Amino acid sequence: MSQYGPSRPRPIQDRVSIAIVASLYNNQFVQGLLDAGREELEELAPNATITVYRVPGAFEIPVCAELVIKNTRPDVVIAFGVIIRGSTEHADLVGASVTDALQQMAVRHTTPVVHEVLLVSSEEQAEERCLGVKINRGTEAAQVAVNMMALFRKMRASFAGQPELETA
Ligand SMILES: Nc1c(NC[C@H](O)[C@H](O)[C@H](O)CO)[nH]c(=O)[nH]c1=O
Ligand SMILES: CC(=O)[C@@H](O)COP(=O)(O)O
Repeated sequence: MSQYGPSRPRPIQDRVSIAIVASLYNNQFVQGLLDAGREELEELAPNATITVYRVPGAFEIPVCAELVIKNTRPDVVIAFGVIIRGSTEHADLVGASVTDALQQMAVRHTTPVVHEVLLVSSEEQAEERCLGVKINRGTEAAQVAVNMMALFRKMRASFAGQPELETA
């Protein structure tokens, strides 16, 4: 299992807005991502407003995230879902389309969208990634979200001609 992500970011104190879109399918695992993600966000972005939206399955995540971005302009969106391969190709098709839709959305809106919609082959793989303490993709998602908010804040300040923030 991949476990060499970037290091934990420093906490940010900004009053940022974070939207989490999480599916209900395989909720015993998605809930693990949500709980771990929230716990990490409370430490790394203590002044954040976090709003959670629940959708039926992973396939419904992008359309919900799009509506959220258009209407609330969050600083970051985190997508949580767990797709477990079955007997047909349905899971792979859902996984590929969600991945593509989330990336296109992020680029189109220049809003970071953290992709933690996991496509796995077994409940065991899901458990390792969603319910673990040492390694948890929900924790990693929160760290990526904070990293991206800090980076975008610096970049926006720099583009707006506030060089003193460039090295903040
Ligand atoms: N098999 C999984 C699904 N399937 C449901 C779809 O996401 C979708 O809700 C349905 O096709 C109706 O549009 N969803 C998951 O999140 N995880 C799965 O393993
Ligand atoms: C109904 C689904 O989305 C999914 O569980 C498909 O499973 P399978 O490929 O075994 O039909």
